[in-house]
Amino acid sequence: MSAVLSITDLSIEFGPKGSGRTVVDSVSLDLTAGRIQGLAGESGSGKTVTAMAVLGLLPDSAKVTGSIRLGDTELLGMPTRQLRSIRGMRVAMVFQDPSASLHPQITVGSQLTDHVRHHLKLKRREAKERAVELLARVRVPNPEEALSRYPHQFSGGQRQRIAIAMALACDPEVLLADEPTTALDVTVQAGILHLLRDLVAERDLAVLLVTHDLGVMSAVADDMAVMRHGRIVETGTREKLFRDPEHPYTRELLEAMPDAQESEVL
Ligand SMILES: Nc1ncnc2c1ncn2[C@@H]1O[C@H](COP(=O)(O)OP(=O)(O)OP(=O)(O)O)[C@@H](O)[C@H]1O
Repeated sequence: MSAVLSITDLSIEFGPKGSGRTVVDSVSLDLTAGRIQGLAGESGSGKTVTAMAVLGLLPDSAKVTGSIRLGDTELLGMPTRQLRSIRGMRVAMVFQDPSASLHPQITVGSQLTDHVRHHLKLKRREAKERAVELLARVRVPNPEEALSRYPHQFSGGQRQRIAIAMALACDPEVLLADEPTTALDVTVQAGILHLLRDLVAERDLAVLLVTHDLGVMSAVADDMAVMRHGRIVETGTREKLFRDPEHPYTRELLEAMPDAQESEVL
């Protein structure tokens, strides 16, 4: 299977040239359509900055080298204007805190319809239909009525569903999900992960799922990469890594899991 997104030899350094701190060191990862690539590792290991690099969202103080290819297009070094046309359209992102993608003072309906009107050049009525369809798809109850509500009028889990609807609004090929369920309690978390799995299958999405939580990883990832101090120390299918981890750090992480075993796919 060919990769939709290929990260090759990605390195990221912060601080003055020559005396900066390397936070990502020669990372390579391929994302494939219809599969969830997990990226696990302790806090500060470089997971988030890796995902941010894909969308060119790192501050100017970051020195980024290597290659990030979306199909035939090289994203690293691409001018911001051009990158903007890829963000949200071909590569979308959901964050731990859905507020990062939702404006608190604009109704959910306006945010969704503005987004699709702007990117897909839809007429007002078509945009509204699409917004209702998207909210229904992510299982927000009463989607029509939900359009006139503000983000704070929804629960945390519902807000994350709305953020996912925004991310998927333009049918991206790649979804970057950074700790999308970390702020939610366990039952709500399960619902979101279930939804993510369904959407990946249905839309042939290629997903990068960043999480420090191996429980989340074991529930939905097809493939896993384990990151430590900016480097990937082990990669493999979920089954392989959970059943037969090779790197001592992967074993350490697995042993630290509450029930230290692979959970069933939700
Ligand atoms: N803007 C920045 N300037 C300087 N250093 C940064 C910046 N952003 C991130 N870092 C550093 O890069 C390293 C990797 O951070 P990153 O957020 O990717 O870790 P992470 O694995 O996602 O951890 P967490 O799960 O806690 O988010 C950390 O040491 C962090 O302090």
